[in-house]
Amino acid sequence: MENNILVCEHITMKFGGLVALNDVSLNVTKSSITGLIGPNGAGKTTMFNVITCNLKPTLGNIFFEGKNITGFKPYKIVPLGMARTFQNIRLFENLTVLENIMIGFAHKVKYRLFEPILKTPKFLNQEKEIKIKAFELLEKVNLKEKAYLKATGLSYGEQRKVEIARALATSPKLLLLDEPAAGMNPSEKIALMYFIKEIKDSFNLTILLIEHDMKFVMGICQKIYVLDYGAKIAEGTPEEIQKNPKVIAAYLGEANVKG
Ligand SMILES: Nc1ncnc2c1ncn2[C@@H]1O[C@H](COP(=O)(O)OP(=O)(O)OP(=O)(O)O)[C@@H](O)[C@H]1O
Repeated sequence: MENNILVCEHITMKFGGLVALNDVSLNVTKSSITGLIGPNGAGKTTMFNVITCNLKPTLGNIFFEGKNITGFKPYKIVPLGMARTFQNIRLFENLTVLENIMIGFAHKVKYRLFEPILKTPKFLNQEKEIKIKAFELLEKVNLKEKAYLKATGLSYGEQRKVEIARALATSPKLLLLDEPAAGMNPSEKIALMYFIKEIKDSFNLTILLIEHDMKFVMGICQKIYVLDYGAKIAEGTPEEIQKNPKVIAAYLGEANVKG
């Protein structure tokens, strides 16, 4: 138990009559990369929203580092050490890469309302400090040379990296990535896989990720949870999951629907 940074106990999430999550329990071991997979509409993003307190579960509890955070306000989650990225890249279009990263550091800034308007020395010093930190972070993730480019002018793979770097600016212990490889070409996916492994080690992270690309999930996760129609149908190592008849049936079902 104490080796789990995140414990989700019996989570049920209902939207009116729709049961998006039905009694789902999952644990995330410290320093691991854990995957959450399942066909479309299985409840994966809903689970992320519950974990990050964007949704209060109908039933069940979420423990982060042993602390029950169920029902916490979402803004209280980042300071505790949890950060996430979204399915669709959410960068500030008109800002540079550097400015996007600086926003990630903003929660650490303490100033009164009038200080940014008057540009007081205290405010300017804090801004300078943040700029230095943002540069350091960009250097660590090999994006320093892109600092002054508009974030949305970067390649898709690089935009993903910027989004992840912005999440890293909040000093998370647990990083949740919602479909990080979505929309990437095969070589970008391989680069992202290395990138995620690298930042996990250099930033002492634990990672929980949602991903549809099976090769990606199997290549990067130590443990995988599988949801289908809101229920947990399997958990185990990539090898165990690949062989699991329930998982195969769920994905075959999806292929049939799509086909
Ligand atoms: N705020 C909401 N209100 C009502 N229904 C919702 C809400 N959020 C999600 N749902 C429903 O809950 C179910 C699970 O959705 P969710 O987005 O969690 O699935 P998912 O596994 O992330 O799917 P995908 O892989 O397509 O992103 C779906 O039927 C969805 O329509």
